[in-house]
Amino acid sequence: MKVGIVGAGMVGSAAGYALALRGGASEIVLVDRNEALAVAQAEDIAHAVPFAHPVRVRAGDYDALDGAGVVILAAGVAQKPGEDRLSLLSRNADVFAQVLEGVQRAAPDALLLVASNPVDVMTEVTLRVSGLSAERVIGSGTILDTARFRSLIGGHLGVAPQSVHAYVLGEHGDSEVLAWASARAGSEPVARFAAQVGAPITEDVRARIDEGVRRAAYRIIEGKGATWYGIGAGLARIVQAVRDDQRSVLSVSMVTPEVEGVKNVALSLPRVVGGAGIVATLMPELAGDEAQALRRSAELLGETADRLG
Ligand SMILES: NC(=O)C1=CN([C@@H]2O[C@H](COP(=O)(O)OP(=O)(O)OC[C@H]3O[C@@H](n4cnc5c(N)ncnc54)[C@H](O)[C@@H]3O)[C@@H](O)[C@H]2O)C=CC1
Ligand SMILES: CC(=O)C(=O)O
Repeated sequence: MKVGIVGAGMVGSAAGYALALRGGASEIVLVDRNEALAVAQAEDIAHAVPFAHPVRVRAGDYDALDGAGVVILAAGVAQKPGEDRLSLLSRNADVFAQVLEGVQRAAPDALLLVASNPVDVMTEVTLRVSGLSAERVIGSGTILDTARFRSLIGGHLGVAPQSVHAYVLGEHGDSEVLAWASARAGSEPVARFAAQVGAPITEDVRARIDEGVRRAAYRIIEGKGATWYGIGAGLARIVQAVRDDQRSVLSVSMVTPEVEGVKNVALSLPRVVGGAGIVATLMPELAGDEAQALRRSAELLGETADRLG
């Protein structure tokens, strides 16, 4: 499958690199308003291909997206140290107005995978502007936060994050909800697993993991200016689920008819992702405080999208 990436900065190029290493595409086309950057990123990624999977990597203009099955949207501005994701909205909505025109002219049948922040509201913007059906406009949402959650739980329990089944729900941002009540390690509720391995999940442990997930982006941006490896791998994972019609359960964002009483808001829940895009949505078991936090997250996203008009 041909995959387009619009925005060849840190996130777009990391997604291209991860796709090349995973063998997630037959062709990757990088598009950026900074053409020299797109050309340089494509050449650099192409030099990894002999160590990975056969894939043609090149830079191009929007016309080069013709025939793409998925287009990743990673163009726009990123957070500066201390800045939150929602503050990027109006600037990135303006960028998407230009970008989507070019993408849809060249690749009207492509499934759109939104990465730019604030990713949930940008997913809603993309749905509105593109006129595609909701299941074909996927936001990377909390795929990265879920990976951070699994990594920290796995580290505490001494098991691989791949053996942890736990999700972050709601906004990819400050109001996100770590769904502890439904978290499993192997087939066991995490608290029971933790007791068996002598590593109880105390209030302090929960608070440390919560902070570790919720503040990860702020810490990394403080340290190196941006985040890219985690989201690059997450975007490649979503593309592979689509390309191979895997029907994998991933926490991704889409405009959702109703969540905790809030209507038509884009946020993350565990969703089944396959060739047609998002083919089903799951509502995990939630504790009372988790359900309330999910409602607040949904309300915040709805109010933010409404303010954009
Ligand atoms: N969803 C997630 O989990 C994550 C999302 N992000 C977001 O991804 C976005 C990109 O971040 P970075 O790659 O670090 O930024 P970056 O600044 O490195 O790259 C952005 C690229 O977009 C290009 N661009 C800007 N306007 C354009 C236009 N009108 N047409 C075509 N290209 C245009 C720029 O030339 C630049 O190369 C940001 O909004 C950031 O917040 C970042 C990390 C994780
Ligand atoms: C920047 C961002 O959204 C993240 O790393 O979570």
